[in-house]
Amino acid sequence: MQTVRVNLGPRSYDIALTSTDPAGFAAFARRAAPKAKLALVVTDANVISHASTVASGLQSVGIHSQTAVVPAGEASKSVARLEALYDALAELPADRGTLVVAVGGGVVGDLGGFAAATYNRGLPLLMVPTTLLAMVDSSVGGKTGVNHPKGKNLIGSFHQPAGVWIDTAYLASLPDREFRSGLAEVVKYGVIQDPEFFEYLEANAAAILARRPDTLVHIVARSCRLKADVVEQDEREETGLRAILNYGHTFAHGYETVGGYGAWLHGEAVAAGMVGESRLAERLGRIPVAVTDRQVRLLTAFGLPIAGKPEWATEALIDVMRRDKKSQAGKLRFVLPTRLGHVELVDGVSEDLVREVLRT
Ligand SMILES: O=C(O)C(=O)C[C@@H](O)[C@H](O)[C@H](O)COP(=O)(O)O
Repeated sequence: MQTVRVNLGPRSYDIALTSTDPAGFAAFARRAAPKAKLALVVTDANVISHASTVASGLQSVGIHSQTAVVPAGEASKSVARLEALYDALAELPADRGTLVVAVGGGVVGDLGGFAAATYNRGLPLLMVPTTLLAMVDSSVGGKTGVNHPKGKNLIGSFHQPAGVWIDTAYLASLPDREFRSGLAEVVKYGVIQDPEFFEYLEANAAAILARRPDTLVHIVARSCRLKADVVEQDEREETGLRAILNYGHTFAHGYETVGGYGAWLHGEAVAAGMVGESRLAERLGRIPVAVTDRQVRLLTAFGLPIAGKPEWATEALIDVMRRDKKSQAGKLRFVLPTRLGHVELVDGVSEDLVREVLRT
């Protein structure tokens, strides 16, 4: 087992990473939440069997649990599903020590995490990600929330988990499309922080797609470390540093909102978003075309889209972008590469330039 520590003072926690020790979960949960007696396990219909293994592990260390199941898919990241979780917590009944355990992908983690952040003004949260995207991104760093019809993640809060338990063996049975979607966020870390990691992904694309266990452990561990490094320095996205994790996401949130939640998986939207934002950087003279080309090649090798769908109206996409959480007074801000492995937050990018990129 490997551990990635996220150092956040009193909110510090461990990300435990294993591919061979599923039984280690129970002791990890007990260490992460020493006083918990009761838990609500939140999961989706696709991973109920993983959730029941988790519930047995909790029981073995004296934590009795109930399970709330939401339909799989982005549409579950809604206020209506959140209310149902509040009902389940009230039914338990939950007190301040009750643990919320999110077993699933990004949707379950964000939704369950936001219920944990807000019920009783905050419950301890354990993340058990079962998708690549949740392992490398959404379960780490404390962003929780639900969508609004006008924009992705518009309702949310920061709530750090007490621990993250990653068993990469789950990835063996992950549907292909979900697996590829997670790779978009992995590629993102290479572009924004670590050119050597980007080269590793280029050189090992076939082994990654074949889901070779050692490569999976490496890419998950490296991604978690890179994300933790950013979160440790700017936990609540206040200094602008954490915003670098949003590379590709301004376009992506447009695609997801205009396309309808669920038309594309989040990572698919991020892949096309990274290419769009890289093209913006090119047009602003910040990077040579070769930087975009390498991303296009790698994302294509991973079977990911590199542009939005033509039927998604440019003006509707821009309207969503204006509501992006990075925008200030309606002015668009983007995270743009300056070279492979480095990005910057850029203010006041003209809407006409964005229109030009969206139309190419
Ligand atoms: O953790 C972060 O910070 C990120 O921005 C990571 C993103 O990959 C993730 O999709 C995040 O949930 C997006 O946050 P948002 O603030 O743009 O809604």
